[in-house]
Amino acid sequence: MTPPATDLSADTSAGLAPYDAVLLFSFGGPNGPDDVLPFLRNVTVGKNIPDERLADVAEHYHHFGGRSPINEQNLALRAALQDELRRRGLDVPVVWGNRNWEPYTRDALTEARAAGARRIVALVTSAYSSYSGCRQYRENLWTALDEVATPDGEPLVVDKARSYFNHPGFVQANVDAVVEAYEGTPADAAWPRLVFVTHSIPDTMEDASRVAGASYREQHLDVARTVADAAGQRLGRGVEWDLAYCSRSGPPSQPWLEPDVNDHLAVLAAAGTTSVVLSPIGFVSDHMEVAFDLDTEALETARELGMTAVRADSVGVREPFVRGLADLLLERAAIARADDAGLPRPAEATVGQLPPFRSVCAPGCCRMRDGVDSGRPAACSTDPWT
Ligand SMILES: CC1=C(CCC(=O)O)c2cc3nc(cc4[nH]c(cc5[nH]c(cc1n2)c(C)c5CCC(=O)O)c(CCC(=O)O)c4C)C(CCC(=O)O)=C3C
Ligand SMILES: [Fe+2]
Repeated sequence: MTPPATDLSADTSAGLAPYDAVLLFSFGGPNGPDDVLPFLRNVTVGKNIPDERLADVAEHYHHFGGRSPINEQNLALRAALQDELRRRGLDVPVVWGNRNWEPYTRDALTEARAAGARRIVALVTSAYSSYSGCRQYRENLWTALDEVATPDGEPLVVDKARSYFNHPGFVQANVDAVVEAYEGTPADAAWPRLVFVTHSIPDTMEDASRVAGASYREQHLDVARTVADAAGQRLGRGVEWDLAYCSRSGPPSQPWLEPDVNDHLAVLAAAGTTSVVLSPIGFVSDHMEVAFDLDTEALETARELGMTAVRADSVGVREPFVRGLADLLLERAAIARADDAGLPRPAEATVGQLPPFRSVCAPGCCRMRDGVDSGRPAACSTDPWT
């Protein structure tokens, strides 16, 4: 007699089936000075971003030779993930594609298709959900799927792994990075305050992100609490923490999540704080937002305020993160098998107080604004049109 197949994740022999490729799905960034303007045009098409802000951001890129570090970071992540999967005997190609720059999503899907893939699992390089980290990727995927030639008439199917902000691997890698930053703080500095930093989003996008129990901001607060508690335990001394934001764009009249990290450092300094650790929990690698907004701007602000400031690493290719992504992909495959067979889904690994984010998006998931339908269909959803 066969036992009821409730724990499909225990069936390791099934591996990543039904998936035969992994799409590492990212933002993209310029590779040289000539790429900067066309890249920014891609990012901001249809967006209400003032010209002045765009000129500023172009300068940030030119400050680094017109080249974003994000592409080599994604190549490193792709290699690390491919290695981790092979170590587990999972021999599927990991292809890399971006929303806003080469290689584009359609290039990656075409590559996977040429390698024989029919059903692909997408891993977005955004850990938290909101329009920017969930739906906008799914809209891009819908368009890209339309552009991939399917000569044999067999459609290519792409599923998405859930937003992994509260997956144990992502959280563990952040705890390790924070502990190392505390240990790297000069011995004569005061015990640092921990300032978590993420990308600001418009308040309207924040409101519309509250689709599966917790908003973008609340997801960060949950992760921040878990990371600060675990780091405090490892360090043998409690840490006080806050959540601040960077990289605001949009017109000044439009409210975005606050406080800005620079303003927040000034408030902390005025209240007597002399030492901080900055932890970029909102970002998975040290790309331009981190290299400029934190390492250039916020660290300079701290210096001007007379504070000691150490920036913790983002998760990058840290081992617990890469291992966690492989676990997440196996879990997603087990979910797909359960869904296909009409069986109960396996348990999903989380830490903190929030449930796992959804693996298949529901209608209305992560819109840009509540109640406003973009009119653009999005892949990986029970209803692509809403
Ligand atoms: C939540 C979030 C993340 C974090 C999650 C994640 O990591 O994905 C993120 C990441 C990134 N944002 C990036 C770059 C940019 N984001 C912009 C604009 C915007 N981002 C937004 C949100 C987010 N963005 C929003 C609401 C806008 C306004 C316009 C819009 O609604 O889309 C602009 C336009 C100019 C400006 O206004 O700054 C640029 C150039 C890069 C690449 C960096 C590199 O090149 O290394 C990365 C990884
Ligand atoms: Fe979503």
